[in-house]
Amino acid sequence: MFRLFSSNMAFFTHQIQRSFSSSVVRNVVIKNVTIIGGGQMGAGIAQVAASTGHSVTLVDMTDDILKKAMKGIQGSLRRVVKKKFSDDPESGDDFIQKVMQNVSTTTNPAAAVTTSDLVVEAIVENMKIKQDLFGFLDKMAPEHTIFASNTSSLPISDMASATSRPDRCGGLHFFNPVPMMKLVEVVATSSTSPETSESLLNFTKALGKTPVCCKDTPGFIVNRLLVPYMMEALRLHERGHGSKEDIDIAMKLGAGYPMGPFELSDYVGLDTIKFITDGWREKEPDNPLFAPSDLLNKLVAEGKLGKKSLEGFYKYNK
Ligand SMILES: CCCCCCC[C@H](O)CC(=O)SCCNC(=O)CCNC(=O)[C@H](O)C(C)(C)COP(=O)([O-])OP(=O)([O-])OC[C@H]1O[C@@H](n2cnc3c(N)ncnc32)[C@H](O)[C@@H]1OP(=O)([O-])[O-]
Ligand SMILES: NC(=O)c1ccc[n+]([C@@H]2O[C@H](COP(=O)([O-])OP(=O)(O)OC[C@H]3O[C@@H](n4cnc5c(N)ncnc54)[C@H](O)[C@@H]3O)[C@@H](O)[C@H]2O)c1
Repeated sequence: MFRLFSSNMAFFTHQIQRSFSSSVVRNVVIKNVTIIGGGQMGAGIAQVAASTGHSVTLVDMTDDILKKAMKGIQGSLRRVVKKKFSDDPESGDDFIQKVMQNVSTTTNPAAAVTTSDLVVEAIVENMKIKQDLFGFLDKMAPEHTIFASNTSSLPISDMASATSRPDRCGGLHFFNPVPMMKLVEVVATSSTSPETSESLLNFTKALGKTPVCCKDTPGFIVNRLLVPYMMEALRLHERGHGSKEDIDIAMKLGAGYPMGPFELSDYVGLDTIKFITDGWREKEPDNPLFAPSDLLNKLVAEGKLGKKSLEGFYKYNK
C-alpha cells in the first residue's frame, strides 16, 4: 500500500535525527504538518492549516486523488475569499496563491513525515488500517512528532498502542466541512502527555478553531449524541413514519439544524456512517441505538455513498 521503496533513505535520515534529539520531549510548536488522506476531511484540514501559515504535506494513495484534493482546496478557497476579500479580489487571488504554495503533495508517507511536527491521519475509518499506518510511520517520524487521528468513532488509545510514542498520540476530531465548522474535539487518552495535549490545543487555536477537551470515549462528545439521532431518523423513515424529505424539513425548521439528518448523512458519507455504527454494534451488540439499518446497508452495497459518489439518499449534480 505504501511506497516503501524510497523509505530507506527516509529511515536513515530519521535515525540521524533521533540520535541527536533529546529523550524528553516538551511542548511542540507545530509548524510542519503531514496529513494522511486527501479525502473530504484531509483536504479540509490541509486547507485550514495552510491558510493559517503552516507548511502542509498532503499524502494519499494516488496522484489522481491528490490532484482532485488540490482542486477541491482551490474551489473551497475561492468560496472563502469571495467573502473575506469581497472588496479586493486581487488580494483574494494572492491569498489563494500563497495558501496553495503552503501545500505539497506526495504518495510517499515515509518521506513526508521526516520533518513533520504533527501527523494527522484522515484515512478510512478502519482500526487495522489506521494501526498499520501509525505503526509504520512511527518508525519514520522524528521523536518529537505528535500523531493525531481524525477518527469519528474509534479509540485513539488502540491506534497509539501501535506506536512507541503513546504519550505523543491524541485525537484531533474536525467537523465537516472543515473550513466552515469552528469546533475541534481534542482527545487525550490515559497515556497522552500534558505537553502533547497542550500542543494540540495550541495548534487548533492557531487554526482559528475552538477546541473542546474530550476523553477517549466512544464518539467523544458530538458523535456520542449525533449518531443515535441520525440512526433514529433512519429507523423512523424505515418504519414508514415519515419521508426523508419531511424528516429533513422537520429538523431544519423545527429544531434549527442547518441540514436534516438525511442531507447530513449524504454529506458525511454513508460508508463512514456504516463503519461507525457497525464498529459500535460489534462492541455493544445489544444496544438498540446501534441496530443495523437495511436501507443504509443497501445503499452502501450499491456504492451510493452520498454526495461524494453523487448519489445517496438523494441525487447530486457534479
Ligand atoms: C449515523 C452516524 C453519523 C455521524 C457522522 C459523524 C461524522 C463526523 O465525525 C462529525 C461531523 O463532521 S458531523 C457533521 C457536522 N457538520 C454539520 O453538521 C454541517 C451542517 N451544515 C452546515 O453547517 C451548512 O449547511 C454548511 C456550512 C455546510 C453550508 O451552509 P448553507 O448555508 O447550508 O449553504 P451555502 O449557502 O452553500 O453555504 C453557506 C456559506 O458557507 C460557505 N461554504 C460552505 N461549504 C464550504 C466549503 N467547503 N468551503 C468553503 N466555504 C464553504 C459558502 O461559501 C457560504 O458562504 P457565504 O459567504 O455565507 O455565502
Ligand atoms: N466525513 C465526515 O464528515 C467526517 C467528519 C469527521 C471525521 N471523519 C473521519 O475522517 C476520516 C476520513 O474521512 P473522510 O470522510 O475524509 O473519508 P474519504 O473517503 O473522503 O477520504 C479518505 C481518503 O483516505 C485515503 N486513504 C485511505 N487509506 C489510505 C492510506 N493507507 N494511506 C493514504 N491514504 C489513504 C483515500 O484514498 C481517501 O482519499 C475517517 O476516519 C472519518 O471517520 C469524517
